[in-house]
Amino acid sequence: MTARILDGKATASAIKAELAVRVAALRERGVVPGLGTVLVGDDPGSQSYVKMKHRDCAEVGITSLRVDLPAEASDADVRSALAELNSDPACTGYIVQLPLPRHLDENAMLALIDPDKDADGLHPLNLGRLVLNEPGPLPCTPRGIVELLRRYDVPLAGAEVCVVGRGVTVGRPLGLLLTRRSENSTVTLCHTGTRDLAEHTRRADIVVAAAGVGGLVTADLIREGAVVLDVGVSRGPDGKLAGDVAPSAWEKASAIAPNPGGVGPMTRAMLLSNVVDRAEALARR
Ligand SMILES: Nc1nc2c(c(=O)[nH]1)N[C@@H](CN(C=O)c1ccc(C(=O)N[C@@H](CCC(=O)O)C(=O)O)cc1)CN2
Repeated sequence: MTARILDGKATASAIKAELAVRVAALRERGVVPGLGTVLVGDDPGSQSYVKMKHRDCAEVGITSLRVDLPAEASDADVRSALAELNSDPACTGYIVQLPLPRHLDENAMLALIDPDKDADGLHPLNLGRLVLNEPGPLPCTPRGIVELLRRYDVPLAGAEVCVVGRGVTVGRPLGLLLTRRSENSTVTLCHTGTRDLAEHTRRADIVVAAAGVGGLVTADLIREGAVVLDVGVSRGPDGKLAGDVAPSAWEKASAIAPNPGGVGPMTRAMLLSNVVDRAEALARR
């Protein structure tokens, strides 16, 4: 079977064009959306993601503010950067790029973001809103996955979805998002402690591989005709980046979101969407 490609890069480009129109309308009304990023340390992946996020902002007309701190930045240094962005009117939304260096408490830092400026939907109040099914910014990767599937008309209602990975940015919130009445999927959330992974993935219409374990999802884990999204990234012993889906799985899938070129660009497009949604809410006040 030749898998259809769920092209996240092209889809993100289309979304950015839609957002550019909305940003222009906001600017005409005197509201300038501004995205802030806080990057601590010199992890090459994080540096590259942050750079791409600012490039995206420029493409759609969102102002960007960049705060880069050294790897040895103290808890107080990060707190003070967050306090500045919380009070800066030019910043309508911001993110703390994850992961943070190990000496910093990620959850404590996310809780310091003004929930109204939480462009990643990772503040505990906004994650609580997701649990309670109340409106609020949604975590970017889960929102991007649902948007990509919708734009390719992949049916979600009644679908069996197996999510592999229980992280806070992808797996956990994705399960919540897909089980809302508006999506109506049935979700199985698997992780490194799952006894028989294949037993779960083989039942699924859609498999989301987000464990960060290179090549974890092989052909024997996939039901013929399933839709497969490769989300996880890890670095192999050879230093090369690898996705979670082994090349063999492509032969079984009816559609696949590749990595790179699938969910990653959608994550960035949904970050911009969260910023624009918030700026529009500000303009309505
Ligand atoms: N604060 C956050 N930190 C992290 C998040 C997040 O949503 N918020 N998610 C990931 C990383 N991530 C966003 O920051 C991210 C991952 C991948 C991409 C992307 O565009 N990938 C491209 C390849 C890019 C390349 O050439 O290297 C692709 O898949 O095609 C963007 C953002 C962890 N941290």
